[in-house]
Amino acid sequence: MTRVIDGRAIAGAIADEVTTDAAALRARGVTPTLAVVVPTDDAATAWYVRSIERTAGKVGVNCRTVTLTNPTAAELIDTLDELSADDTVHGVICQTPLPDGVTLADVGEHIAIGKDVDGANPASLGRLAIGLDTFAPATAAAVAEILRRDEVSLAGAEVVIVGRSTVVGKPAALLLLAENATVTVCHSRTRDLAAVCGRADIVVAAVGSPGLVTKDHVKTGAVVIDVGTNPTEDGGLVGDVDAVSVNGVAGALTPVPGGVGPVTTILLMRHTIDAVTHPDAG
Ligand SMILES: NC(=O)C1=CN([C@@H]2O[C@H](COP(=O)(O)OP(=O)(O)OC[C@H]3O[C@@H](n4cnc5c(N)ncnc54)[C@H](OP(=O)(O)O)[C@@H]3O)[C@@H](O)[C@H]2O)C=CC1
Ligand SMILES: Nc1nc(=O)c2c([nH]1)NC[C@@H]1CN(c3ccc(C(=O)N[C@@H](CCC(=O)O)C(=O)O)cc3)C=[N+]21
Repeated sequence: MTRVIDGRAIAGAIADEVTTDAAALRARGVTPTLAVVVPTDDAATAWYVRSIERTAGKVGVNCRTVTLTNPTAAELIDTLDELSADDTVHGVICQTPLPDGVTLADVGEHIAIGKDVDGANPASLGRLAIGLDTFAPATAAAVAEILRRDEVSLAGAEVVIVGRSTVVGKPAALLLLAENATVTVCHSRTRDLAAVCGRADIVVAAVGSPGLVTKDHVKTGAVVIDVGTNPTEDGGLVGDVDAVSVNGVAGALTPVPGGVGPVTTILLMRHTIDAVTHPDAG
């Protein structure tokens, strides 16, 4: 039987730590504050923002949601510049998708490195690549944190990441490389994905394709981390891993929902607290 890695339980343990740290800051007169900039009325974004607000409320982080209606690139950038300069704001995240014609790199440059709790500034990714103290995108950080808390050994392990996006695949590769894993990154042009994944001790699926990873991609006993969050027609959510297919083959699997997602959201809070105590991470 494949062991299910309980992301909600891991998120709960992190939440306890964050709650303690947030209370200590409040006792010192500091209200840890995360600003969430919402530049579109995308439904999935709205759900994620509500989830951030709810999690922030539980752990004692103040959440300031800034909703912009059809902003131009210049307006969005002005907002990020203001929040970056605002001493009462410790973390800033700009939600994607962005308005047409605006890229994450364009706006990310305007989030101060020390407040860049979702690693959107291109310089944050560069710092990650060369091993400087910086915030990784919360989802990539969640992948590494789940493996760490589940005590999966990384040194020398073969890790195959499917997906090379700036938000998940690439930063996850950098984080796991820093933990001394041997990392392979696959993408849509990879020849024989099943053979490459089949070598891995750890498979990370971050594609956006429901059920792409099956038992044909998984070595017996491998740990499988499913980052995918694909909406289904009936309003549910499925991952990139076919959980039925890999059951009994994978040694352990993160479920969707209840795996990487909840850990992502609480790590935004962890990063916000860390941004207070290490304001000069940049
Ligand atoms: N739980 C969470 O917190 C989060 C979950 N997600 C979810 O993770 C998934 C990935 O998101 P994201 O990284 O933003 O997605 P992107 O669409 O930006 O990237 C997808 C990657 O998958 C690769 N890919 C596509 N098809 C295949 C294929 N058939 N075989 C191998 N590789 C393929 C693409 O390759 P190429 O580069 O060649 O196009 C690309 O590198 C989505 O389901 C998303 O919803 C995302 C962010 C946060
Ligand atoms: N720059 C950027 N950073 C992101 O972190 C980012 C993004 N862009 N774009 C959108 C995706 C999506 N995302 C999710 C986070 C948590 C859950 C989550 O907690 N999901 C619950 C399920 C909820 C349900 O059942 O509907 C779970 O997996 O258990 C889902 C999705 C972050 N994203």
